[in-house]
Amino acid sequence: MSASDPGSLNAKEWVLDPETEYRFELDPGNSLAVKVLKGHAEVFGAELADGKYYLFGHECKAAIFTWQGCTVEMRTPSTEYVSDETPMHAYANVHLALEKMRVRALSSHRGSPLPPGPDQEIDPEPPRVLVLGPENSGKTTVCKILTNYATRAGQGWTPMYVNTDPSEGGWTVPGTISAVPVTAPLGTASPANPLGSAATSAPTILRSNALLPLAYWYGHPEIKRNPLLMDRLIRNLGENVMERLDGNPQGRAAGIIVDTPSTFASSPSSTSTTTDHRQNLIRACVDAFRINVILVVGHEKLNVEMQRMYSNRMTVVKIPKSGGVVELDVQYRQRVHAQQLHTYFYGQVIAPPRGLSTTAVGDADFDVHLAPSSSVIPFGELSFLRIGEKSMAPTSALPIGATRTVNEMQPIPLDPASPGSGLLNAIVALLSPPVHLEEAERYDEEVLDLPVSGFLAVTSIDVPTRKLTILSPSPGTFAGRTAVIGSFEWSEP
Ligand SMILES: Nc1ncnc2c1ncn2[C@@H]1O[C@H](COP(=O)(O)OP(=O)(O)OP(=O)(O)O)[C@@H](O)[C@H]1O
Repeated sequence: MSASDPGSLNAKEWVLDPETEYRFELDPGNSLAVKVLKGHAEVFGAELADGKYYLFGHECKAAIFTWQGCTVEMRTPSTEYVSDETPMHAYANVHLALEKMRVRALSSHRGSPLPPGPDQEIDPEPPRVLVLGPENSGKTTVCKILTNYATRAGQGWTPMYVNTDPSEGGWTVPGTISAVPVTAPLGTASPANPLGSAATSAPTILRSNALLPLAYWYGHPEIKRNPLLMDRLIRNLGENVMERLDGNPQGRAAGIIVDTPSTFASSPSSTSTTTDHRQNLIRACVDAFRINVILVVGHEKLNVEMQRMYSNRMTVVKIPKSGGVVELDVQYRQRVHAQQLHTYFYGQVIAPPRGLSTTAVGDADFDVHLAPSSSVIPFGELSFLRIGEKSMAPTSALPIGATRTVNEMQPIPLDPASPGSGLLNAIVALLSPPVHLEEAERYDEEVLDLPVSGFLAVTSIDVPTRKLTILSPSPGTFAGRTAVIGSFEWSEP
């Protein structure tokens, strides 16, 4: 590896040896532009095209890896270093094993002879992978690399990426769990879009890889707040995903990759209650997505636990953690949540670093301005609900003999006129309308099973005139719709 200054303002050339990666962290307000001058390079499995500038911003932390060696041009990096110790070989081996499963599953579906391999007599199954690991172990990065390698395999795979980490945001806003069939490699330009860009209200011509996620609203960043609700939402998401894949053999063969929250891994302070919740939620994922491969990222104790629980019916493999994964603190995660919410309504701009013009970068993905709509609606046009009590200790934490007056899954109507409604400046999820209209078919907890069609912010409440101001991605009517509050707040930038 070597670095030299080619003379132009702020630009540096790096020559990366094969199987090394250039790691960087951006400070607030900084951006980085990268261009591959020679050879091939990738960011978490997504290949960088030759001669094109890629921008990174909003405190992004990532790595540019090369298998064969390359020369890259950088502009204004913050923290930067090159490492020749990466777990990419191990990850590539996992990818190859998953690829074999895909090919065998598709061959079997088409009735073609199976490629050679053990277990010829077993009905081949596509890979349905659960990725587990503690906080900052690089789970999301592993999921992205495996998904990106699948989309680049040249077989037309569209693996289903499932995000069950509500603190992550994925393609929507934090507080959701979601799934999307991925058609092209997922980018890593900003932590506000950790899984690349989703479709927006901008004209589609502006977005090259706009994904339309299926999302359910949990409403909080932490799982411990309402594990029962989380369990139900995971099962709903799984049912919906499996239904979609059933009618699509090619999509089904591409398999599923499930990213999980770090609370699914044990922590030294785990009590038996949290262990129960954690194991129940892992079981919910295993059942819901018919998991047949568990990958444990760099955590021996969890690996042993998973081997004990699941190795009799599926493959459980421990994979190494990358030394490049950055420890993200609470303040950083809160800044990312605010940035994700802001990006959802207003889009996102990453300004090129000094010395580089916007036209030189020329990629609309880095320059998305959205115009949300602010509408004043009467109380009652939109029904608001909270799921469970405002602050909810787990049932197991209640004094012996005590019972709840409100259970964790109970939808509670909120009155915007009541000062304790919590609606002012709240982010709420607008639920999709129920599909069946027969009154007899309706049930109390129906709202828990409805996916989300968008998100709104309640920006003001005028009790005397009984009117609310609502910020929404596009204009429209909310009459007869239901919105569910969580614990995320909106603040105007
Ligand atoms: N090799 C690397 N070099 C530089 N940064 C990296 C590398 N791998 C991961 N990162 C960064 O480290 C941060 C944490 O990684 P990631 O989100 O994958 O971990 P996680 O285990 O999913 O996190 P969480 O604790 O939120 O579940 C991210 O900002 C990611 O982009």
